[in-house]
Amino acid sequence: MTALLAILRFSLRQQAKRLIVGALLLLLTLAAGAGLMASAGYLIAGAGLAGLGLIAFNTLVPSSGIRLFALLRPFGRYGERLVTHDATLRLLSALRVSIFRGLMASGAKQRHGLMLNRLSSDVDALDGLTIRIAGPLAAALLATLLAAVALGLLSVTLMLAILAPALLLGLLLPLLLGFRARKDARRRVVALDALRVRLIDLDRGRTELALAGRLGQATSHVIDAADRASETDRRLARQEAGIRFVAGLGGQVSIALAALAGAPLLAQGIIDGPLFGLIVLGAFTAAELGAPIRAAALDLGRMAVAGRRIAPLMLDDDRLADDGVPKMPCPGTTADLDFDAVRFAYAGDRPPVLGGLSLSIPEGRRVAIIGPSGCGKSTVAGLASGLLHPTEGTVRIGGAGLVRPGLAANGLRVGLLSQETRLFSGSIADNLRLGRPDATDGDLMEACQTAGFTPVLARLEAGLASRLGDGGSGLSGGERRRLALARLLVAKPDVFVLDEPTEGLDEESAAMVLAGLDHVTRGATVVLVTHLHREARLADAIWRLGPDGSLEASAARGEATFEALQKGLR
Ligand SMILES: Nc1ncnc2c1ncn2[C@@H]1O[C@H](COP(=O)(O)OP(=O)(O)OP(=O)(O)O)[C@@H](O)[C@H]1O
Repeated sequence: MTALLAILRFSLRQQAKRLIVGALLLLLTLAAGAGLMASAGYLIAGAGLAGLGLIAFNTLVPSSGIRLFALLRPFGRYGERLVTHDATLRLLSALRVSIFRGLMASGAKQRHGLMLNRLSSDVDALDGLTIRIAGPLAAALLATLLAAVALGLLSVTLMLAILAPALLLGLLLPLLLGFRARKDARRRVVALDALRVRLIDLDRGRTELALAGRLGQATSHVIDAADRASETDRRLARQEAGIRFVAGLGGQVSIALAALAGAPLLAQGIIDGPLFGLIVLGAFTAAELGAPIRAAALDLGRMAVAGRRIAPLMLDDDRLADDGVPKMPCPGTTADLDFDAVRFAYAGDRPPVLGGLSLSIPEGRRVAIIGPSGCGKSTVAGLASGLLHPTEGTVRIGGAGLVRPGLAANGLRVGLLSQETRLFSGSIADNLRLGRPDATDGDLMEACQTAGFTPVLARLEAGLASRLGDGGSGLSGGERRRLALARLLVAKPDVFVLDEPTEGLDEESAAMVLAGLDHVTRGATVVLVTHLHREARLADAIWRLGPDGSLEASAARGEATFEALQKGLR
């Protein structure tokens, strides 16, 4: 609940005006609905009594009321939907920005695809928190207060007779039942998560599973998760039926009690017959005040799970305000890269990968970092590019810390080329402009030329406008790496972090990528993580990390030990 309150506070900070207007429009809609029903009751009772010749009755007033309320209700509903949906869409986008920026700030360890996928569905689950729970609850309470005042002026007994069952059975009990169902809602979320994971494993690993004879077992795991999800669905459906029944009962009890409490007032002449009809039919709408909340009550559990997972990742407004970072480096700033007593552990309970590493790469130097597998080379690359944050110590580029991945506080920029090439669906030009949206087509072509991507472009009918599929599909591994290199060249970073940039490429593709890299990184600061002889040839110096992540040996090109260090590479 604390997490949901934090998200509500965030929502109010972001969209207070729209949410308040939405709640007021909902109040208008509810009031128009009640007015419509009450006017109908007034008209039916009055006309009936007049027909029996018992009273003289002017039908003009209630029929005008009916027309007015019948007009107000759809307008109120339409306006409320317009305003609250607009607010919700704006809120969701602000929430996503806040969460994803929070994730960036929290380090790479939390950013695996499955978590991002789960986060997206969690954010979607929260879309009803303001428009389906908080707004309707505020409107219902306000409407109840107004009804309590109006009815209380007439008779406190009548007020209690109508509002108590409506509030208890129409609002409070459904909310309690929704709260009680949160365990099932949580189980459903867990089952759906498991289903998603197992389906992905089954889809991606079907070849391996088939060869190992485990396809049947993996399929039955998927079916198990689907069964668990549908079992919780069934239970939630049963509880929803319970909520509907209780609410329906609330409406009927309100009507019956309104008639019972109204009869003595009628007998005493405090109210007349038509007013009695108005009160009895109007009482029916009292239970309808909680209708929007009842519909969302069962989602409370799902929202609570989503809120608990999302709230800790949200970045508050103060931390969001990093726009003061200069877009260009201050003149004269040199792009030195410094690690000062950097300790890093992937989690608090894991031993540190780096135990206090200090190193300094002056501007224009290309340093290859080598060492045994698992000693922390890629971790150094992650820290240098700002994707990871030191647990202790500092990483500085040109004397300033990194304010977000790829950017130091003084405007110097870091570019990363790794063995995993991330491309996006969209055109080749879109992919190339990722780091510099204002690059011209000429810049893009020049970068493609240097990266050895021009022959690939020449084969594509639409050239730079050719579209890539999901994740950059449609290109071979070597072509993807050359495109990623061209993208790095377009971005023109001040510091290059290269993490095994030609791993997995054939000799020909690797040679093209390395030639391009050699060309563009001349005079730039370079951290090159490698196992490969062909990559280390780019470096002016080789530094070897020991198994504990400490700097074990180093040599500059020309020194005798440089060759010895190179010999240890593949
Ligand atoms: N995201 C992660 N979460 C937890 N531990 C991790 C994570 N990434 C790496 N590690 C661990 O940190 C240690 C250093 O990993 P790192 O990838 O930096 O080593 P490396 O020297 O680059 O290895 P390789 O040469 O095999 O690529 C390893 O023990 C690894 O298991």
